[in-house]
Amino acid sequence: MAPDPAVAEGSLEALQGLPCIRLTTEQGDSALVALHGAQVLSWVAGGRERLYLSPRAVFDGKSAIRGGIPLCFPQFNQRGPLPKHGFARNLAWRRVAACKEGDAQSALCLELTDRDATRTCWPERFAAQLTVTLGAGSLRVQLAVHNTGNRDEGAWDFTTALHTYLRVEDVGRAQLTGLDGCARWDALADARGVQQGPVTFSGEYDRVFRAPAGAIHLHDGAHGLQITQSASLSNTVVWNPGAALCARLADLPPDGFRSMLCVEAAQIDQSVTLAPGQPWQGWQELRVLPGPY
Ligand SMILES: O=P(O)(O)OC[C@H]1O[C@H](O)[C@H](O)[C@@H](O)[C@@H]1O
Repeated sequence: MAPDPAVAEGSLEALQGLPCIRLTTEQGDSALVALHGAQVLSWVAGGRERLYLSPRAVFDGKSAIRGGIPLCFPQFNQRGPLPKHGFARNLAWRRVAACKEGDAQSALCLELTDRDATRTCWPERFAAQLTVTLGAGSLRVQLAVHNTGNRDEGAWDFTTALHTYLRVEDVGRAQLTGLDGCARWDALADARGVQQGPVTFSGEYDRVFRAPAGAIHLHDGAHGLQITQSASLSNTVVWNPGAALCARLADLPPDGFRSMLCVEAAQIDQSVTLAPGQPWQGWQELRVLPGPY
């Protein structure tokens, strides 16, 4: 049955004063996306919230929102001269027409193009589109980037991450499988290695993996999620602040680290170079695994 157009296009609502668009499916799944940062703030699938949004997140229309799926662009972390994780998560995006694909019931596309606020720190001409596609038990977030400069302007580079905060019952008992054998860099110890077995968490964790060819699975008590990403995003970052760092982050409650696990589809070890007119795209897809898990 064709979805109701009102359902497929989403409806406008506000969260803490920020304009958001809600996507829904006929099965009752939903996603809430803020125009600020084009940030997915909620994904409910099978009656369960799957993303972590901090109860202390700041919704002032300027700051990055702690939780959901922030987009790091055009710089990941502090690997360059721009503000940490770039500026895309701090700016308002605008809605444009979305193309739906596959088994999608509902999709939304938001766009950010260069303007004074971006050119003051990054002179490049660009268009970035973030497409959020909601299916039955699945959420896909795709970033498309285009160098909109003229032919006589130069190529430019960027790094990026879909910085997904997954909600978990207890990070101390959660496991990630699918990274076994992947090369990794431990950002805390500045040490390289190869992952052996499942990834588990007993404190602060911040590692950049070479992304696996297959899926990553999150095992969270009785719940499971399959996480896949495009080959164009060749890194997977896994981050949890642990108790001590969490206590220093004003926009997380002291025990917030227990309920979140970031699994980020990223392109950071090698930046993407786009010549004028050249496009690029990358995506991450989350899919609920049938339970009991
Ligand atoms: O606090 P934020 O600026 O949102 O960054 C949060 C985290 O993002 C990534 O996961 C990085 O690997 C971490 O090193 C960083 O701490």
